[in-house]
Amino acid sequence: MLEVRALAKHFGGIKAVDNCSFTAEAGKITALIGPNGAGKTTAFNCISRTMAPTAGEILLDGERIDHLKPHQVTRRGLSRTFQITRNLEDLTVLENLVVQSKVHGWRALFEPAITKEELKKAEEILAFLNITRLAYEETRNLSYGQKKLMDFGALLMSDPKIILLDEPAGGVNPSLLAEIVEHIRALNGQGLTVLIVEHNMELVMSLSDKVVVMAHGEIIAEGPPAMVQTDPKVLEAYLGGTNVEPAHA
Ligand SMILES: Nc1ncnc2c1ncn2[C@@H]1O[C@H](COP(=O)(O)OP(=O)(O)OP(=O)(O)O)[C@@H](O)[C@H]1O
Repeated sequence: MLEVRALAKHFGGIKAVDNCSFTAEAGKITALIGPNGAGKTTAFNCISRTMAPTAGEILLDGERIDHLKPHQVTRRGLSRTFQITRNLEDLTVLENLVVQSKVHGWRALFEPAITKEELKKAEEILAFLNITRLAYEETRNLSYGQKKLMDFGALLMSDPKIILLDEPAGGVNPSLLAEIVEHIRALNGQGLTVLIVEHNMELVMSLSDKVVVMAHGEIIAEGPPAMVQTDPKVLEAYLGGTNVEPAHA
């Protein structure tokens, strides 16, 4: 489904991502993990084309997407969240879902604010996420966790085949985290492919079919959670790192 081949992203002399190759198989949950600064977010940015890679190829269902614009990547079925929620504070939750899902560009200006189809879809998604009660709430009044759920909803508006989740557990309380995990499992159960960047090892190990480990911009291990967890290279990368707990789930 998603294939990353020899991906590189350099910032001057910094090789944030270098010669990275890995796959995320259709219908599976793949986790991309690694110590702080390993290059995970940069890889995500390149895959979703919010950043242009320095080198490498990214294929979605066998077709290259690395030359496309972000909204074109979304149209092909790849949708992502960001580590920091990015939404419009003055709009309601429902409006945010629709606005964030709109294809960016001048044509959007001439479209009606919210079409019937968009409204129906947004309402269905809010119901799925159990936040129908927040539909007409202004985003500024939401808690951080509620905003995360809203972002998750916005992600689903484009009918993605694969979703990239950047630290869904970050800053979220345990009960909301359990809810988010349930949503991820439910969507995956419906056939959605998931690629997730996450520091919460317990979550990674319990949720993923496969774990890809990055360190210093390179892939150092790839395999089932149980195998990766005991890989000496992985343990060394974490223990040698600064801020991340070793993989001890
Ligand atoms: N725009 C940029 N300009 C220069 N260097 C950057 C830029 N973005 C990232 N880097 C560097 O690239 C490296 C990888 O960063 P990245 O944020 O991708 O790591 P990460 O694995 O996502 O880290 P974290 O887990 O802390 O979010 C780091 O050394 C970082 O400082």
